[in-house]
Amino acid sequence: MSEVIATYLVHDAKGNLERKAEGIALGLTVGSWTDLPKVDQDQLKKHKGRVVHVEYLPEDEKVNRYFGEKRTKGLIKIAYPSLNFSNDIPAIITTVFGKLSLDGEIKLLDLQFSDELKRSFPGPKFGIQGIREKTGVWERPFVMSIFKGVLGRDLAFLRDQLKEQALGGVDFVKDDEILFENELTPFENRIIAGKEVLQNVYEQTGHRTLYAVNITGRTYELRDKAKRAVELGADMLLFNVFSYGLDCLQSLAEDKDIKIPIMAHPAFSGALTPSPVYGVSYELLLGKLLRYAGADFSLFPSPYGSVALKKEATIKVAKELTKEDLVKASLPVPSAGIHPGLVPLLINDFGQESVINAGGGVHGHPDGAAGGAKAFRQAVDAVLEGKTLGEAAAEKEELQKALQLWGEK
Ligand SMILES: CSCCC(=O)C(=O)COP(=O)(O)O
Ligand SMILES: [Mg+2]
Repeated sequence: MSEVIATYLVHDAKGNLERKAEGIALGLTVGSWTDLPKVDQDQLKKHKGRVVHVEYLPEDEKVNRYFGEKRTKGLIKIAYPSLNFSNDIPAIITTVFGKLSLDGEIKLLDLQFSDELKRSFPGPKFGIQGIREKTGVWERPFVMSIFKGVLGRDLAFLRDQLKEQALGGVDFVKDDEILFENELTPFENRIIAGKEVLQNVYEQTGHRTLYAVNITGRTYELRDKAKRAVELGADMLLFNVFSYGLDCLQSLAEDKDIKIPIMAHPAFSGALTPSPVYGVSYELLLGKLLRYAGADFSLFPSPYGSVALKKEATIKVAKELTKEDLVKASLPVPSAGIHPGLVPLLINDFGQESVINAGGGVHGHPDGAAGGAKAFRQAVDAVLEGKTLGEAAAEKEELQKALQLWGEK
């Protein structure tokens, strides 16, 4: 039978996790059970949640101290029959972690979808392989930069910044997520101007950079806007998925007319993920669910830089994005506060199937964005050639200047 198995981390005040698990399995499905007449039990059996696993974990002293009492820590796995929900993410997360997310110290760690259920989800339209084919970039991590300081600036400013980043040789440039519809740089004009700039750079250098434009506005406008973007020749879309909801991403990803990759930005997801006792795990939200909903790229904080996550969490996110599954793989984009000195660590952690992404680390370079972008490309080449950054910097001026400014690590 098709089902989804939810794994929860609990810090329970009462201490009987078997009873807690049974309460969840029934409470989120058929309600009471033993009091039901046999005829009702027979009828409702196929809707009943099932406790799959209960495991007691060593107590967490920090958590106990925080609550001022002993908490029983453990893992609980419950199977929910697909019969209870329509095959969409809103129905699934409401079933497995709707009211329950408000009910005490419980965190949703994972959702295991049966293969039958997985087939309801599109996954990325392009995936890593598709992005490689689209760009012709093979056997190295991609490099991306981000427009910075563009609020209140006009299209000429944007064009100039885009040109500099592309001249430096980045594969992708993305809008900053805080750039919305505005009079100075409207969505459609950004696409048109971006195309022209990037075509000129391509003719000049032979390197093609793709631009991810931020699709924003009211939910009901998004699909038409995305289709218009495609008509205008947009390369890719950036989407603040957690401000809208995963289902909005899915509706863009599965639309056959929206034939361009989608990059998911993690804005707002931090409201759900960081607590050790509440919310949703990073790997489920920024990994598995984004991938199933159709993100070709998933941005998340790296273990380094300015907004850092624990390395273990970031590796789990990347694994969920790339491991063998029925849907295509998404590109991990560890981000925030990245500079060229971090490239060896990033490649070591995330491998070639990833994107090295930076805003300040490109624009803050002494030679401007073109210099910053070149320094990143030089750092990537150095790692792939088995050189230290110091060795490569002896021959590459831009990398040398970047290391002088930011150091290594
Ligand atoms: C937290 S991942 C999002 C990365 C992002 O959007 C960004 O603007 C990073 O900029 P930075 O200058 O820190 O590279
Ligand atoms: Mg940003």
